[in-house]
Formats: sequence, structure tokens, C-alpha cells
Amino acid sequence: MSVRVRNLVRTYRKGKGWRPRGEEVTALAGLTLDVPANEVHGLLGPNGAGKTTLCKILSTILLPTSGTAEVLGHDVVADAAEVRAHIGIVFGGERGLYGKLTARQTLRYWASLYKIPDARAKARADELLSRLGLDGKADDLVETFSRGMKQRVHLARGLVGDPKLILFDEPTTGMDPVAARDFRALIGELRDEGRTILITTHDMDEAEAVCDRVTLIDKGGVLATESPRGLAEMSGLHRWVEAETTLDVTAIPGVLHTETRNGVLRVKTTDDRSARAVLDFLLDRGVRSVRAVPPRLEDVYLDLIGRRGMEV
Ligand SMILES: Nc1ncnc2c1ncn2[C@@H]1O[C@H](COP(=O)(O)OP(=O)(O)OP(=O)(O)O)[C@@H](O)[C@H]1O
Repeated sequence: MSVRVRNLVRTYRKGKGWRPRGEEVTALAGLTLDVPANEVHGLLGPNGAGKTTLCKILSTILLPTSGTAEVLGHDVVADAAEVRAHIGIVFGGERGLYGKLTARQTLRYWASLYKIPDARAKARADELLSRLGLDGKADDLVETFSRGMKQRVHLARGLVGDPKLILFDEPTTGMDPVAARDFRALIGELRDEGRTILITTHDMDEAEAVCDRVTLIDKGGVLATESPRGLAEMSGLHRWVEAETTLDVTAIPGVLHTETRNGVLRVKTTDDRSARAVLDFLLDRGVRSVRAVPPRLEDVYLDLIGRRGMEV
């Protein structure tokens, strides 16, 4: 097991400075989670659900209030140094980069923190710069980089220590669509190399595209852990029909909701029978490319957690 979390609790005290005892906030309320080796695992949940707190505890930045967490068999409190040696952390945003270093210097610096010998550190930096499409910019100062390029430096930095477990917190924030697509391909490569990946995201398409399994977190606890497809089936309440049409199907019994995206009509129906009725209605009128689809991860998420927290 790469990650083993049992009854993890973390509380914070609100209020700072002279106020000795502010109100207590529970970020994690007895969370239990297993992530097997070599899995890409998504953590989904609304703002404030506790995802970042969990990532911080797993990366030994934050101590739990109670409960246990093990990473690659090492306890995050008792064996923090061992844990740190085997993980890579990529938190979103621009935190933790020194603008006055070049991309290459950044990677060499981090390699020295991992105590990687010089020759190997140089080769590793070259390999990562090329892998993340930064070779042309390797010797430019990071402060001159765009947000997306900084994000790639973050990624490269997270991979310097050849980690067995990589924690990604909102990794595609600030990336353009091409960079985000490249990132998804990179995740696949990292898994093929035998690594385990834990990724927090608000991007349902991303989770669906890259994750073997996802865990829905709400109010510091686990709502469900499943494959994206399994979750979709679990929520099995609704069936969707998609078709390229402008026909109005709202009068058909069992149609709950319709929306059009990029010329594709999506119809949410109560069950298989009403989905069938919509399919028949459209096929009878000569509409092509009609298909019944299970709910997408985003629909399941909204179903289970509600609209709260989606307006990020
Ligand atoms: N340093 C802190 N001091 C006080 N409360 C905190 C602190 N950090 C987090 N919290 C609170 O703990 C709860 C969980 O926060 P956390 O950042 O783990 O959620 P999250 O799921 O990562 O949210 P987001 O999607 O917005 O990143 C929230 O109620 C938050 O306000």
C-alpha cells in the first residue's frame, strides 16, 4: 500500500495573535483511505473539504491531531525523514520557487537537498528540463516565466528525487489547454514507471481522464472511493442521452434537464426507460449520432455533494 490513512483527525484554531483560544475548525474528521501502489488516485471535494490538509499531513508538512498516516510503509510522524525521501510534492500556484534562480539552477538546488551526487544531479536536471519542454528556457530566470511555465518548473522540481509517490495539489492551475493535455500524458508516463500518484483537483474532466480511482471528500471524511466509471454507475439514478440536434425533447416523460454544449444536446433522464424514449424520439426524426451515456464524474459529484463548492 502506498498510502494508508486511518481515522485521521486534524483541527485548526481560528484566530491569531493575542487571542489564546479561537474557535476550533475540524479539517479532517476521522478520515480513512488506502491507495495501492502504482495507482493514479484523485481527491475530489468542495472548497474546505480537507484535501489540502490531507496532502500536507502526507507530505509531513503538518502534524495530525490524531489518527495515523503511513506513506510507503513509513509513519508520517515517526518516520518523517524516510517519507520525505520518497515523495515528490507539487503544490499549485507560485509558492516555493526562487525567481532569481534559473530553471536549471532550481533543479540542481533541489537535487542537492535530496543529496544527489553532482554528476547524477546534472543528468537528472537535463532529463527533466527536456521532458517538461523547458530546455529552451533552462538558463532563464524563473521570475521571467509565465505562470504555466512556472508550473512546469514545479513539476520538474517534484520529480527531482525520483519519488515513488507524487502528491499533486491542483497541478494544472494556470496551465493553458495544451500544457494541461501534456500534463495528463505525463501522469500516464509516471504511472507506467511504477509510481503512485495522488492528485487533488476541481477539474472533473481531468479526474476522469487520468485517475484509476477517485475519492470524494466532504467535511473532512470520505464519501466514496471508486473508479470514475464505478462512481458513475453507483449513482445510477440518471441516464444521459447525447445527440447533435436542436429538437426539443423536454416534453418527453422522464426528462429532467437538457443542456447544449458545442452543438451537442445532453438530456438527463430519470431511468433507462425514459432514456430509451428519448433515443426513440430522436431516431424516429432522423437524428444521427445519438447515444446513451452513463453520467459523467461531474454529474456524480454534483449528485453526491451538491452545487456547494463548485464555484471555484
Ligand atoms: N491554517 C489554517 N488555520 C485555520 N483553519 C484552516 C487552516 N487551513 C485550513 N483550514 C480550514 O480547514 C478546512 C479544510 O481546509 P483545506 O484547505 O484542507 O480544504 P481543501 O479541501 O483543500 O479546500 P480547497 O479546495 O479550497 O483547496 C477549511 O475549513 C479551512 O478553512
